[in-house]
Amino acid sequence: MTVESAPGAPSETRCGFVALIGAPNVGKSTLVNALVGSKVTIVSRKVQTTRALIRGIVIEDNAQIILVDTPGIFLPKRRLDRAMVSTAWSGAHDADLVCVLLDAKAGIDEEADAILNKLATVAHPKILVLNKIDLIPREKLLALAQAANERMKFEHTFMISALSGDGVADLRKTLAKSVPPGPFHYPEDQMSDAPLRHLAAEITREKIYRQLHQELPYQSTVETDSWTERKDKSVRIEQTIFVERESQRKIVLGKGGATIKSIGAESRKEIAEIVGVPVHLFLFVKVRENWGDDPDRYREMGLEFPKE
Ligand SMILES: Nc1nc2c(ncn2[C@@H]2O[C@H](COP(=O)(O)OP(=O)(O)OP(=O)(O)O)[C@@H](O)[C@H]2O)c(=O)[nH]1
Repeated sequence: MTVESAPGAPSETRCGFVALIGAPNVGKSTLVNALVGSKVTIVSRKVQTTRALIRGIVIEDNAQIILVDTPGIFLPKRRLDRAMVSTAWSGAHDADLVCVLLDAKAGIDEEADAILNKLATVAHPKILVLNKIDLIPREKLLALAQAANERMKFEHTFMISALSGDGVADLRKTLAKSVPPGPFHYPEDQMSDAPLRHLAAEITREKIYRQLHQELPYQSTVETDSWTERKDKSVRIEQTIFVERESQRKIVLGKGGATIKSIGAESRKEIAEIVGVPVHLFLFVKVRENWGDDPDRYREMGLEFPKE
């Protein structure tokens, strides 16, 4: 047996999902960027636009850490919003580890309080991250750490500034040690575009929903089939929209293809804004029967099946 293949040897890989939970503006995107470093990540400037579950992928000490974002935690009114909020929490239930972000300056305000209450139902190991420590004095920070730790058990507490990078390396090391042993989920050559593929599919799905929600509630899902960077730096993306019935396929296509053209144009524009290069988007519509009422399909879409 070589040293490399011995259990526990440095070559043993680890891989896991880390859910980031926190109120809007707590600094999740900034933290993802700080953790991922120079690698491609998705930064959305808009509040609560985050639909993609994968936000970034980090490699550290033979570990692949997949950072799973949660759509903004807010008070849901519409059915889709409720599905999204359940998704945020199901993301936490599915992850190997939950990273709870608090804005150190805001402390345990109403939003943070609601999140901490809800977190009590999540059984997975949790790490507390107090962010924006550059904004408050140390005594206040320690009191906040204590107050949060009294609410529930955290495996670790980190005090960081995602903006300056203070404390981020330690957090990254701990995440790497905390994900379970196993092979990498994403091959290294696909790592950089995996979150983007996912986000691009979510953007198209959002455009379909916006244009057709009355005619087509939930009955579609989108997959990114290919993502090719061209020599001129533009990206060619192919996506398939799956619907339940032929009649829905016709709705998505619209008269003379007008609807799908407009969905494609909107989606292309938004994807291009995010990736920062011209995008050529090709959409296909296929019928995949009888899945609209199947909770597993909802999960595939990244949505929780709403309990009505
Ligand atoms: N001073 C300070 N500001 C920070 C820090 N981290 C993030 N910010 C700022 O806080 C604001 C919100 O940060 P984001 O990373 O966009 O927050 P977010 O949680 O991803 O926001 P949503 O996408 O709305 O959920 C931005 O203006 C950041 O620059 C920090 O450590 N210190």
